[in-house]
Amino acid sequence: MAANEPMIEITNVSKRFGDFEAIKNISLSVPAGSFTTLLGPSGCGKTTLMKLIAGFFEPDRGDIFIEGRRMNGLPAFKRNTPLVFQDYALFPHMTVQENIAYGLKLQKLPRKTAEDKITAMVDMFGLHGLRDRLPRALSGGQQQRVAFARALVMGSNVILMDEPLSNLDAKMRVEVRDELRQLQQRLGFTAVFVTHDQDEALSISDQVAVFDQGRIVQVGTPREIYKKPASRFAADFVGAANFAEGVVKAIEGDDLVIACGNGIMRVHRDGYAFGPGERVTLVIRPENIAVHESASRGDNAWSGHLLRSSFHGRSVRYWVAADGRDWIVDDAGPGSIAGLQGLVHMSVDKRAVHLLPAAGGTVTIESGTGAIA
Ligand SMILES: Nc1ncnc2c1ncn2[C@@H]1O[C@H](COP(=O)(O)OP(=O)(O)OP(=O)(O)O)[C@@H](O)[C@H]1O
Repeated sequence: MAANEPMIEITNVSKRFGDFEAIKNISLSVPAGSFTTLLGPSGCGKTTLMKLIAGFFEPDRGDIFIEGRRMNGLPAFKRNTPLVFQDYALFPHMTVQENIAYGLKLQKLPRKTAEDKITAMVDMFGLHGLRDRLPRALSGGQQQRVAFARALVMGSNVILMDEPLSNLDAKMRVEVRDELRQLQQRLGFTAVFVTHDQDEALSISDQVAVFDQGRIVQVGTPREIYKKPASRFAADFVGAANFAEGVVKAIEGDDLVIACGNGIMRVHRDGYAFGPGERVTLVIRPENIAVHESASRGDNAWSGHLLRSSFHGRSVRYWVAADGRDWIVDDAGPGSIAGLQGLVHMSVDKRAVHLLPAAGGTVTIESGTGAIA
């Protein structure tokens, strides 16, 4: 396989269950050695796409290529694409050692080679002392490690993972996800990962595909997805966002001058193709709005009434009523405005405002022009 060839290429794939179209003409390229995440709400088709890649389902239309080979019609056990599930799916009557060894039996390796591979997995996942235990005598985190070991021992170039961390508690979930990412980068396998947790998707991935109702609505790096969401759905699903309607009044140098509420917003053009007279939706992440006790002058500044606040340890979230809407503001400052109340003032940098067409469509940003810091 050529170095820049994708490990997995999905082209125009559709899948129906009776009258219901679960996957609607999806195309996705998964680069070799990447960590690609399918992100979307429950029921949007993430698991179905994973099962199509793994060979548990056949597409009604379209093709799936792995390492350049067309997979259509090839049964799951011939694809070498192990799938790690949320519920681990360990064999309950087999020990840790037997669970890890299971897939190797099919490879009919010399005994010593197989044992060395199992020991390498036991070392890698810290499963010493647990080799002879049955799954029911393991914690959730330990069972998940065995499930990863069982998938990785096969030496596959591709590992598929369907919400593998969902049954772990919050702290363990973050620990295992960081370990998993390090492992993937060290071993260099291609990972396809499913989650509905945006924080998990952003932190672990090279590439995120955002799903909505059987369609992929955006594919990009975590930064692109977060900073330049292609639609209101993507903006909303990938994190908290403020939306405001505006009309482009003029283009001045590198800025779009936008009438918004009672004020003017200057937004860096950044490759947006909007022109005067067009209606736009401004998308502003809560952490990009600064709050002040005294009013700032000029554009990109507005004032409102503080409704309430909540303390989150690393930041304080404020809800502020201004221009007929409630704004969400996350302030991670050193706490100098902990006693903020009454009239408050907000401002935003012109590069921290993202624009979408007001009609609810999607935006295409010319590549190479958007400064995504
Ligand atoms: N075998 C099946 N028969 C009929 N409908 C199915 C089948 N598998 C999935 N579906 C339907 O297809 C849609 C997509 O399901 P899928 O499991 O792929 O979603 P998902 O995004 O993985 O959701 P979740 O995050 O809840 O697991 C759902 O509406 C589901 O009910």
